[in-house]
Amino acid sequence: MGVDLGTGSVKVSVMDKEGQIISQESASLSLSQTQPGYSEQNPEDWVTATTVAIVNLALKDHIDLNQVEGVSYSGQMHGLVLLGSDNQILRPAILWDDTRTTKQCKEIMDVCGDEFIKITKNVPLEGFTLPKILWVKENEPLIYKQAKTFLLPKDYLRYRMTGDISMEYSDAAGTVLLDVVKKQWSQEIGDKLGIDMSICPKLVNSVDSVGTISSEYAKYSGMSTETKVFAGAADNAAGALGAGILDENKVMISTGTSGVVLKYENDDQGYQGKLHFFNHAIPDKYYSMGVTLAAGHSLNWLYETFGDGESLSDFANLADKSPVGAHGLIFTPYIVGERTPYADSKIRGSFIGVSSINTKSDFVRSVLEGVIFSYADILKIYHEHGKHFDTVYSIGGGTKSETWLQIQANVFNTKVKTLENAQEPGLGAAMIAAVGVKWFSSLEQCETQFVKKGKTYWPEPDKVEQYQKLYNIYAQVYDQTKMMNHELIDFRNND
Ligand SMILES: Nc1ncnc2c1ncn2[C@@H]1O[C@H](COP(=O)(O)OP(=O)(O)O)[C@@H](O)[C@H]1O
Ligand SMILES: O=C(CO)[C@@H](O)[C@H](O)COP(=O)(O)O
Repeated sequence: MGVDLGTGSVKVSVMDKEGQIISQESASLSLSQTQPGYSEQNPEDWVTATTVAIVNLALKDHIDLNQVEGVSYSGQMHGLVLLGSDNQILRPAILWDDTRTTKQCKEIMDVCGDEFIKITKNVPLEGFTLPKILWVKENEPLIYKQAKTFLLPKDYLRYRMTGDISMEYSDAAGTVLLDVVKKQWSQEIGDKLGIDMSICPKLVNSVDSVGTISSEYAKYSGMSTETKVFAGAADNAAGALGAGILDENKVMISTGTSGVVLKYENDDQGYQGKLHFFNHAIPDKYYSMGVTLAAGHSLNWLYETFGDGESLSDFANLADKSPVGAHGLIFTPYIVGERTPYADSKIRGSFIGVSSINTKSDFVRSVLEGVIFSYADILKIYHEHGKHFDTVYSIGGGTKSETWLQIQANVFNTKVKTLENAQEPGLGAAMIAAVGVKWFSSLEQCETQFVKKGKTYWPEPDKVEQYQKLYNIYAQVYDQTKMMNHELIDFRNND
């Protein structure tokens, strides 16, 4: 069983030894965004939603939960879950897309300097966990004082299913409190920032066994106490496993709530903070990535704001009624701030070129195109570092739109492949469980059995040329709108 704890939903997949999906169920999650820049979820909602999906596997799909040999996890990264002395939740989880910590990020660099990048292989960004810990320390000192430990989202969920408190490396790296190469918590950073390092949980590998389903959770969910539980991975590391990104020539693009451009890395060189650089689920391997904060979230926002009762699929398909360039409309997807390549929590999105000829279809198309242009910005960083690849593997909920996939091929001028299973992070999680229960001797061996390639989208030369022109215009929008957006902050905060 693979449990993928996303931001918008939890998806649970059950696989057999041949890598066939026997059944999948999901349950939705909602976000609490009470102020601009804030994004929180109640950790217990993750447990409830996961349990609803698992119970539906049994009741609706007639899965015999006693036959589940092993379970593992994929989880939205970076979210801070603070637990008190009885492992009770002290406050709502502060999520990866919460950008309230700009001040703390600056403090970290002021205090730690370049040594921070050497140790963590990253620069501190608002979404990462360490700045969130410092925010709580500064703004909610009474809560910070009560904190006995902190966890990341899927580690909290796993704790509630097993009783085990631990964190695995691919997610721990995203706290930016980990010495990525030494694979240990950085006492040096903790000391410099005045963090009591006893709040850091024990570290484990993705495929390590952390116990079995607890009797309490077995009673609650119908699962068996015989089912073995394995640590799991960050959703992007798990997605990379599920998409077969196990060598340096492949790039993965995930369009979920966020958008991620990810590359497998053999060595620990990193990108000096220009891209994120984390431990992979495969021991002693790494992956780099850049993040568009609002990818699927941009489409969802447009749909929720301007949709007219049609389904999300029908709404996305309106893009087909608009030509390349959406009748001169360009969208930048910075609607909750941005991470890569512009680490800027104050920037916001734009529609450039709005005209009285524009229709709803143009707006939908420009949102789809703008998200892909933001991925092209990240791919540019790889090209600047001399990294080459000939195929992009596309995953996540956004792959439900064929138009969105074809736009990727045309903007990147590279072939784009999908995979047969549309839920790669969940597949990656199931692969970890399959290796954990010893169906396979390694994740690489499991990949040959579990990962099944889907359709290929080829670049269309006439459209490639048009998109290059449009991208050159898109690439100017950030610099030209930055000051205006920063000046609009006070109005944004008005009720
Ligand atoms: N038919 C569709 N066409 C295009 N995008 C879609 C469609 N259905 C869902 N999506 C996008 O997929 C995203 C969810 O993808 P998913 O990988 O499940 O994300 P998460 O892991 O963040 O919950 C949504 O934000 C939505 O915009
Ligand atoms: O912050 C990041 C990665 O650094 C996000 O990619 C989260 O991991 C959440 O992802 P989705 O819910 O979009 O899958």
